[in-house]
Amino acid sequence: RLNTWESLTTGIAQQAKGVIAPKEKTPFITFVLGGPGSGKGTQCIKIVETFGFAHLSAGDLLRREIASKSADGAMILNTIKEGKIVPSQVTVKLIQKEMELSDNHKFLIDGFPRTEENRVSFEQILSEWQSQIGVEPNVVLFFDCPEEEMVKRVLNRNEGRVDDNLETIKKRLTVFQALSLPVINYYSEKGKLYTIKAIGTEDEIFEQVRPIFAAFETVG
Ligand SMILES: Nc1ncnc2c1ncn2[C@@H]1O[C@H](COP(=O)(O)OP(=O)(O)O)[C@@H](O)[C@H]1O
Ligand SMILES: Nc1ccn([C@@H]2O[C@H](COP(=O)(O)OP(=O)(O)O)[C@@H](O)[C@H]2O)c(=O)n1
Ligand SMILES: [Mg+2]
Repeated sequence: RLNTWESLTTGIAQQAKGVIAPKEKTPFITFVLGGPGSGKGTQCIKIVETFGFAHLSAGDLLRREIASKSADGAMILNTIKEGKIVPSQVTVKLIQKEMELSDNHKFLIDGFPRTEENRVSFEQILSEWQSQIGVEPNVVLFFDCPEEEMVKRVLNRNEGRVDDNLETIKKRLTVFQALSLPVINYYSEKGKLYTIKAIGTEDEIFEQVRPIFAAFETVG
């Protein structure tokens, strides 16, 4: 039977790399959610090392657009400075492109979906591949971290980000409460949510993350 995921992705992969690399495996999609500074990116690196996922950070993809001076760059920069959420069509397009170009079938989508609008937009993309994967992610991780700890971490992050200042952090925390928590609650009701107590050392936190993916490895 026609493999829609395969036919969609190999055409682009061939164009980009000049090789035929058919995707044989069904995609496995993990959303990585949590407030700013909750440790999403840090734990994604460990998940990649241990379980071989492709890491797609929505924030990194948006920052790359700013750096490349693309048409949307100025709008994205202003939105990030304000701690607001970039229109879904922009972010979803960037994520979709990365997925299509990837040789991997296991995806960690970090910092997305941050709003119900983000969630629904991505579901529309997945519904085009529905016979393959359905519209739901396989796993949703939620790094649950107290606000004062998140503020402390972000102020110490030192990556030169335009949004890592106290004024923008306060706005981001408000956006997280108002717009991102409903997405987290949605996946909780769907039985997809794995909540991690995101306090302690990086290694201690990873020991909560590890068994979640280890269980999926043994299932296949
Ligand atoms: N468990 C931890 N304890 C203390 N600091 C941490 C921990 N995990 C990550 N950090 C640091 O906190 C900051 C934010 O982490 P990051 O992974 O960028 O979070 P997020 O992607 O959720 O914003 C970084 O400077 C990171 O090195
Ligand atoms: N799905 C997303 C993800 C990030 N963003 C923007 O990018 C900023 C940084 O996102 P990020 O995921 O890199 O931030 P952290 O949670 O890692 O600190 C957000 O505050 C938003 O302004 C967005 O608009 N939509
Ligand atoms: Mg991050």
